[in-house]
Amino acid sequence: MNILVINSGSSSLKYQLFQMPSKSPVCSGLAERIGIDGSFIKHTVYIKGEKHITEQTSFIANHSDGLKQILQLLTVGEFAVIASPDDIAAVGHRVVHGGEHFSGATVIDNEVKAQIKKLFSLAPLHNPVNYKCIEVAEETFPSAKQIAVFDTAFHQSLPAEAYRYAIPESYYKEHGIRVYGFHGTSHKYVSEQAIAYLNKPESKIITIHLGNGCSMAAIKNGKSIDASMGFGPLSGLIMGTRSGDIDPSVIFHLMEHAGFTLEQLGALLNKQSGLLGVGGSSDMRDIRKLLGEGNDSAKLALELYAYRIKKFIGAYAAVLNGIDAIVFTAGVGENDTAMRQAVCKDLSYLGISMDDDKNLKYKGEILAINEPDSRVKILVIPTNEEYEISSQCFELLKV
Ligand SMILES: Nc1ncnc2c1ncn2[C@@H]1O[C@H](COP(=O)(O)OP(=O)(O)O)[C@@H](O)[C@H]1O
Ligand SMILES: CC(=O)OP(=O)(O)O
Ligand SMILES: [Mg+2]
Repeated sequence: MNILVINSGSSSLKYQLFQMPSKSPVCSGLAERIGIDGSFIKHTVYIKGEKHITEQTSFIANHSDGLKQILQLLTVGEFAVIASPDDIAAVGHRVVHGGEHFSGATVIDNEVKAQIKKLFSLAPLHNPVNYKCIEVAEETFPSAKQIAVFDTAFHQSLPAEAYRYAIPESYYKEHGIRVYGFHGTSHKYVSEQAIAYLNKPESKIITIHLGNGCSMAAIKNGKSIDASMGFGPLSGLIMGTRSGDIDPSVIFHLMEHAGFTLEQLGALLNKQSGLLGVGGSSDMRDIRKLLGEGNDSAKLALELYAYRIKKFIGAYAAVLNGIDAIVFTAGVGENDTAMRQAVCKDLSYLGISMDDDKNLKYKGEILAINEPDSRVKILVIPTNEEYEISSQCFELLKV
């Protein structure tokens, strides 16, 4: 049985095809820099333990365009892996916002699609593209089951003290206003890897997912007990184009004194802020390049970004009453050694001390980069949301 997983993030589209029940990947790939200059697709096919990589560079205007190009690569040419659409038993979709409705993998029907649509305004960079990808997959693989795995599901274990906002209860009851938390599939996957690595099921772990969207979670004994993203994937850390935490008074001020409309405010905080707004690009690689050229805005963007992560480490150390490990993951967390160094600098009070040489040695496999006498393990763990989604889909299909 083959399960295709489609993971559409805000700046990228990742996919993997798995053969079940062995869970072995047949191919994987990603389309990056969607909607900005230099977009490309990297397609990797696994044949007898060997990787065959093809790269395709052509502008990808949006996620639906990217998915269509990917489906071409899967079905046509030297490294095609699907002979017929009927070869795909199920398509697993990452869907970012599931509200309080979904706590596990769910077969997509019209009702589920309506729920995903209802949450468009709460996750404007994600749910609309997730929805589009579901439609493209339904057209391409009409006989396959379409299954949604929600970013919010893993955080359904948050206690009320972490998920309720201090506004009247009616807003929670009638409007569902609460903390949902996001990137749950990634936080679940890397925290499970960390627990296995530490061999310590009763553990206190802080997971730091730094992609285009960025979030942190406090994980106690394998369960999420706090999350930095809130009602939508906008709060908490500084991200590629999102501001992260900002005093809501700024919104009132801009509406009242600068004539901002809701739409303009949404665009400002979701699409024009973060690394892009402060440093000039949403992509960390560009920010590093700008820094190398002596650009002061890029330097400030990096300082704000690292400082905010540090603040959440302190908060979660308090919430967990101690830390066994902190985990860096996702595009920036896995690849940007200087960011990991900046975050871990001057955290000796919390028992966090990094080995700067080990920090440079990460090569795509789980690695501890702390000093031997560091009380807290610092781990870099490659996330694999697609693997986690395929496993959840397979479990659902078995019942
Ligand atoms: N080698 C690298 N060095 C620094 N940053 C990197 C590197 N590779 C990828 N990134 C950054 O990772 C981010 C994208 O992360 P990713 O997890 O793929 O995002 P998403 O899934 O949210 O679209 C981008 O900011 C990109 O610049
Ligand atoms: C929830 C979220 O921000 O996702 P991504 O990082 O893929 O944009
Ligand atoms: Mg992502």
